[in-house]
Amino acid sequence: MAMYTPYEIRSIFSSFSTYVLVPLIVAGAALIWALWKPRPLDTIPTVGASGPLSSYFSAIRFMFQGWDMIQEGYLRFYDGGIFKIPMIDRYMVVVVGRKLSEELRSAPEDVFSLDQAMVDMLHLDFVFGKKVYLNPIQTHLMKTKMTKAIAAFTPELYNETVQGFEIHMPLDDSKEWKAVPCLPTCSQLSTIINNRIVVGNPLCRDPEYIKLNLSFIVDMFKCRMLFSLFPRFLEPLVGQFATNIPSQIQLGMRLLKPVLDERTQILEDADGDWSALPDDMLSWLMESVPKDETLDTMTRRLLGVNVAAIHTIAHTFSHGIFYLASNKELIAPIRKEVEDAIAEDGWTKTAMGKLYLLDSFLKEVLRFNGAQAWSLNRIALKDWTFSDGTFIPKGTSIAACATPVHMDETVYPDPQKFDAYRFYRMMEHHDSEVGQHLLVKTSLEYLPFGHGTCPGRFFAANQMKLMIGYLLLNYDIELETPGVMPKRVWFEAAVRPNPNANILYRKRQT
Ligand code: HEM
Repeated sequence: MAMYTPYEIRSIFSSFSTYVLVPLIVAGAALIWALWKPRPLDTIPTVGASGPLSSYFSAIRFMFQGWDMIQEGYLRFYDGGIFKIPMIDRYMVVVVGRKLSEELRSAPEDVFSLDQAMVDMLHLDFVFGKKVYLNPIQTHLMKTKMTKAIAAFTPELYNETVQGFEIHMPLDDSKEWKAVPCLPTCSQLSTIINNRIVVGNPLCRDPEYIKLNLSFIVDMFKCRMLFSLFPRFLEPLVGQFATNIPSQIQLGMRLLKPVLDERTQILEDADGDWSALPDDMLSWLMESVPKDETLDTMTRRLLGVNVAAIHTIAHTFSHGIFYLASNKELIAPIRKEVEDAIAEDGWTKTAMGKLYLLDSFLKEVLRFNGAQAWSLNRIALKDWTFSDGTFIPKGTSIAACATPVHMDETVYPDPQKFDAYRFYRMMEHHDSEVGQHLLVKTSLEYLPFGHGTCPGRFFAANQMKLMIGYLLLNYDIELETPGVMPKRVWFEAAVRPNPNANILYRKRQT
């Protein structure tokens, strides 16, 4: 072992202290300052801890007890107020009370932006790229062409519903129950039917295309979790090499190319007459996108439409099946309502518009199980001060309580009771105001679709009625364990039906 004289030791230490210790002390001080320095959100009370390290423990708690934490904040600020919840990559500021929620909702898009909130939360800059998210033509087309096309499309959507059920829940004459995994089956059905209006037949039935659309949102979610561990500037690198997004886009391009080529040829043969093309989202996009649009960006737009549409519908449908199987007394009256309506109008939008009990049932399903316990997710593009004096700095993520409002007894009497007739009774008693109580009607007391913001809710309502109507007219359903409704699953603020639960079915017996 080398021996040093006291002089040598001193000299090593002194050079160490000069060149290493001083920068270490400075770095340590900078770290402490960075972690403990006052931040603009400090004045907003926290549910959970807000310390530089303890907030991460609360963020982990939020992953598994998100609902409890949001409900805790709602009760603490019941008379109106604002709290924050730590998440792994940010604080979410949450608004409670009608007055403040209305201020959030009605603030202009250049103050609280929904689009930017989605870009920021879902990393759409990486997933969809600037060209797509800065010019979301597909969202505009949903608001305009898609909603208008529902009536013309409903018979086609019905055909696709029949096809989908035949593949995923095939019937025979046996009285024996057969089991299918409920949520995965609903997801398959939702993807097939929704894509009838997005890319048309045959791509909407292509198993590879269906699988891509179903796994894409899972990859987006993994991407979000992964990105939360890295600084923003590393996202393109991490995303390129550590996520499935690039390979999924490649797959989407491969599947879409033959369809696009075929349509381009049809258009050429028809001398540029757009009416020669099938009437669906793909054709509307071809007509509307800028000239320099590529197969890559087109693929991303279509995946984007599916991300918004198929899981929200599949989840609601799956929750709905569990409620029907748990409340069998609802089946006969809903069946009768559907039978009466289609006897008059066939499987049309007009008939779906007459299904008031089914509408009320679906509305109640979403009162309990809106996709998230909060709604009106926004990001502040400017500093803003609420009327109660709470200052929100630019860049803050913010939302309003939703499920706690849906479960508030001053808003909905007996809120814990699943009452399929809740909204139906309101329609009956206020005949002239039926429209006010329909599923698609949003308000600060009913926020599963935001407040007027979801452009797909009209399509979703129509499609879910087709799916449940067809199911009830042709099938009997049963819970796997009679009387035991499968437990739904919370993650952060999001709720979804139990992904592992089966549903039993057989050909309708009565
Ligand atoms: C049960 C079904 C559905 C539910 C529960 C649902 C829920 C929501 C919610 C909560 C928002 C955010 C609103 C806000 O924060 O203000 C939203 C936005 C959106 N939804 Fe839906 N949605 C459903 C179906 C659909 C469908 C079928 C489509 C498309 C066909 C769609 C397209 C969109 C789009 C594009 C946005 C963003 C709007 C924008 O950027 O302006 N949704 N939806």
